[in-house]
Amino acid sequence: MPKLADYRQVAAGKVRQVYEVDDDLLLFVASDRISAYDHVLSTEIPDKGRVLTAMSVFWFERFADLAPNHLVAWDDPRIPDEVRGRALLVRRLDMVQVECVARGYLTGSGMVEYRRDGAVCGVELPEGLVEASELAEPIFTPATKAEIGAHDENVSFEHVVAQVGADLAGRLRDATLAIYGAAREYARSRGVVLADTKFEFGLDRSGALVLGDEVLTPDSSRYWPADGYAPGRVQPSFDKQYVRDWLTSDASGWDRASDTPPPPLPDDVVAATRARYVEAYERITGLSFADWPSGTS
Ligand SMILES: CCOC(=O)Cn1cc(-c2ncnc(N)c2C#N)cn1
Repeated sequence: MPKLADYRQVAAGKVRQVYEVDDDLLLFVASDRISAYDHVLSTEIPDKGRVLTAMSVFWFERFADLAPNHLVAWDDPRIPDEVRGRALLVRRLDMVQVECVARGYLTGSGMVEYRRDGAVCGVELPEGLVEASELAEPIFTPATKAEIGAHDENVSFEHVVAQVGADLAGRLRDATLAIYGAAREYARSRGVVLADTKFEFGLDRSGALVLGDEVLTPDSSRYWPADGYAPGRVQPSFDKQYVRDWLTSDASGWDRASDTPPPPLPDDVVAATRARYVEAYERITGLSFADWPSGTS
């Protein structure tokens, strides 16, 4: 059994890393780290990496007919024991440098742009929309990937055409909206509003568009509880609300406006947050998280 140190790291995000296994295979690793208010917290959430990995596998398999994906294996002797259950063996792709975002609801940077322009990424929207309004149709709102710590920059579809050509831009948009549309409908039937999501695609040697990265997790998407959903206010995050509420409460002693790092999380907030990730997984998939692989270390 190989060790993680045997593999060269080729990419790192705030809470994820990508390692090289061989010419054709990469290891996509999700950590137990959690970020909030643009800070990666010093306290980890036990099993967060395994839950989000299990969620990606569920969605990859569910939508394999809608879009080919880069998943090769999640339980394989080439996956080191120390990351077993929170690492995916994936095939190497030529990644398209476009953050493919689909939005079914208006919030976050989309809401900021709408207030300024009445549009998001150049897509005109009707007047009178409010925070968390459901859009009549989901919209494709691409972004260019920012450096770690900075926000992605929303761009127009025309910008993507100029960057990758009209054919590929069209395929990115169509695939993004098709997968998001199917996922949000399914999630809604399980009591979760999938407000938006971000996909990354790559091209394989034959030029086929292949879904990469993690998919439809609470880190790549906004998960809201369906019960209690109401436009007109910021919706609670299904998974991160306990963390956000504690960090902004007097109890934490943290001042969000300062640039000081957030303090460690109390055990009860960690436990409640872990439970929310497990609940999201079990609600969406109908599977028991206890059955998902784990390392022995
Ligand atoms: C640490 C997180 O980094 C990223 O997700 C961005 N990234 C994607 C790749 C990649 N490169 C080739 N083939 C792939 N299948 C993938 C994937 N996924 C590298 N970095």
